[in-house]
Amino acid sequence: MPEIPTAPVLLGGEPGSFPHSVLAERHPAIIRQVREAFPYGPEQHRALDALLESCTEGVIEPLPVDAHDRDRWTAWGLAGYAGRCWFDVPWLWSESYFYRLLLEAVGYFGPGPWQGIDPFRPAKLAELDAQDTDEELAALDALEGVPDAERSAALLHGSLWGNRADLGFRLSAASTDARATAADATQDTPGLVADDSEALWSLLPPSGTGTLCLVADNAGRELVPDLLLVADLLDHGRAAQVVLHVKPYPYYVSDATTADVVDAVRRLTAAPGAAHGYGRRLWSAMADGRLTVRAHPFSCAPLPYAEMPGDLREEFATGTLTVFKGDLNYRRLVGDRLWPPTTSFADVTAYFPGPVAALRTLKSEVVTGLDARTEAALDTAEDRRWRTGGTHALIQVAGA
Ligand SMILES: O=P(O)(O)OC[C@@]1(O)O[C@H](CO)[C@@H](O)[C@@H]1O
Repeated sequence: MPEIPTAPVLLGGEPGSFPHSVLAERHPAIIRQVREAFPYGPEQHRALDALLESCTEGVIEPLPVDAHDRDRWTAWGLAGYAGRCWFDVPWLWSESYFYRLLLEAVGYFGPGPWQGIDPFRPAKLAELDAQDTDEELAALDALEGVPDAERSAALLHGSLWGNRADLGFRLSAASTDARATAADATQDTPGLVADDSEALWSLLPPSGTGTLCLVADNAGRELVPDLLLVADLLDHGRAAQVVLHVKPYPYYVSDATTADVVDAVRRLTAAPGAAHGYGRRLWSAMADGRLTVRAHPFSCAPLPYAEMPGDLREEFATGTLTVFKGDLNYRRLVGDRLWPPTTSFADVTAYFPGPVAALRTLKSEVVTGLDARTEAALDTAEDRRWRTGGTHALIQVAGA
C-alpha cells in the first residue's frame, strides 16, 4: 500500500507567523472595512463590536440556536471548537468561521431588511469599475487573429495572475507592496514555480466533448479573466460544458458568488470591442446550458476537499478536468498543512476523483510539487516571502 504523506496542520497560534497575522490583524481590518462600507444600524455595530472582541481576545462562540446552518456547522466541527481560543484550532477552520460570524453580525442571513446584502459588494464593484479593468478588457482586442494556442495560453495566464486580485490579501499587503508584478520575481527565481500547462492542455483537447469544472476564487478582476478563459475553451471546443463553482454566500472578502458572476458577465457585455463578444458568448452559453453555475454549501466549508461529501465527489468525478483557482482552494485541495515544498502534488491529491489542476498565486505557506532546486533558489533569494507575497504562481496538474 502506498504511504500517504502527512505534515502538521496549520494553526494560528504562533505569534509572528503568517496565520497568526491573518487572525490578529487581517480579521480586525476586515471588520473595520465592512463597518465603514455601509450605514449599518446600532444592532449591527454592536454585533461587530462583539465579533471583534471575540476574535481577538475571546473564544469561538456558537451559532445562534435558530441559525439555518447550525447542524451543518456542528458536523463541520463547531461542537468541538466552540469555547476554544480562535488561535488554537486549525487556521482554515477559524478563518472560515470568522466569515460566517461576520455575515451573522451584519444580518446577511436574516430575517430582516439586510438579508442578502453582501458586505463586500462595494469593494468588489469598485474593482470591477476601475480603469485598470477597462485597460485589461481593451487588451483583448490585440488577441483577435492571434493563433489559437497563443491566445489560449495568454488567457490561461490572465486567469492565473488574475488570482492576485484578492481584496482580503490586499488589506494585508497594503503596507508592503500590493501592486507587485510578476516581474518582481528576481532573475534567479521564476515567476512560475511549477508549470504543468502542457499536461493541462492535453486534458482539454479541441475535440469538443469534455466537461470542465472550474472552482472559482475571487470576483471582479479574477473572475473576469476566468470567464474569458471559459469562453475561449467553449468557443474552441476544448470544453463542451463548463460548470463554474462559486460560493453560496460572501466569503474571504472577494470570493465570487452567483451575483458576482452576473456582474462580471454584464461588465463584459457592456464593454466595447472584443470584450463585448466574449460577454455575449458567455451569455449564450449560460442560456443554452453549456455554462452552468453551482454554489455547493461545501464551497464555504472550513475543511479540506479530502473531506468533501459524496454528491460533490460524484460531480467532480464526471468532469474531464477540475481546475481549482486561488490560494484558499489550493490550501483546501492539498490539505492546509505545512508540507515540505517538494512533497508530490499528485500524492496529496490522490484522493481526488478525477484529473485535477491548480492555478494559484502563492499567498500562504502551503505549497507542494516544487523541485528541490527551485525551492532552494527561492529560499536563498527571498527567505520565506516567496510563499506569501503573491509574486509567484503555479500551474499544477495531477491525474493526467
Ligand atoms: O484564495 P485567495 O483569494 O487566492 O487567497 C486568500 C488569502 O488571501 O486568504 C488567506 C488568508 O486569509 C490566504 O491563504 C490567502 O492569501
